[in-house]
Amino acid sequence: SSIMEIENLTQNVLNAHRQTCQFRFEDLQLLRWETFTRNEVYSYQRKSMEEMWERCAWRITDAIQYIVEFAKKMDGFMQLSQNDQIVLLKAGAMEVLLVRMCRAFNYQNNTVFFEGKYAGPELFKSLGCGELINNFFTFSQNMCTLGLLEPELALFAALVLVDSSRPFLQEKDKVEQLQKNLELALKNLMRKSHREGILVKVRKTKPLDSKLSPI
Ligand SMILES: COc1ccc2c(c1)CCN(C(=O)Cc1cc(=O)[nH]o1)[C@H]2C(=O)Nc1ccc(C(C)(C)C)c(F)c1
Repeated sequence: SSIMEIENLTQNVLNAHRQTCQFRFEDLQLLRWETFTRNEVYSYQRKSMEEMWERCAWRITDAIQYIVEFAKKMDGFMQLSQNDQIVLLKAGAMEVLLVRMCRAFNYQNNTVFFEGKYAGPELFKSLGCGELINNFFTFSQNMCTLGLLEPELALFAALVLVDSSRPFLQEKDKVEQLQKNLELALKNLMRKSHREGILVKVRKTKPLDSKLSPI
């Protein structure tokens, strides 16, 4: 593909991300030191497992809808067969959400934005899945150490979704072509910002192996 095509694809993915990222990065940053008080944490910890799961599942379901909208706005995604669009979203939407959530994560005090303030892992105790929660916080920490800028995160999220190695794809070669163009777009972006050095780290951190994503 020509450099023009790659530049256009880059702009398209950045716009798709901006229009569907649910929270502006600046707004999340303004709140990053607004943590829940001890009493607020206790009241969350006293909630029943059902109520806590209900609230988290609803939030996650809502957030995944924004990721579906992100995919639909991405050039090339809607040109894939409907089967393959569904295969990629089913396999990748939760991984894209986890990648995106690092924007709402404060690695300095290990808290994540939840219902208006920033919460540590202890707030989610009543869910009864400490291992999963700890893995979520560890993954968010690791994502933050990559130090990806908003545009790089947008292209990285697009690459998490457009993964030609997903099982059950019908038109693998079409997905591969889009994936290669997105890879060129990310490399091109990093080269222009003289940050191609971190691509080595980015390549190694495959977002999550399947046992972690709850869906
Ligand atoms: C894409 O990145 C994010 C980041 C955070 C949130 C969302 C999306 C979805 C809305 N949301 C809310 O809290 C909704 C709200 C905002 C507000 O002012 N009042 O309510 C957050 C969210 O859901 N955070 C959360 C953090 C941990 C978990 C785990 C249980 C996985 C740890 C989780 F399920 C959700």
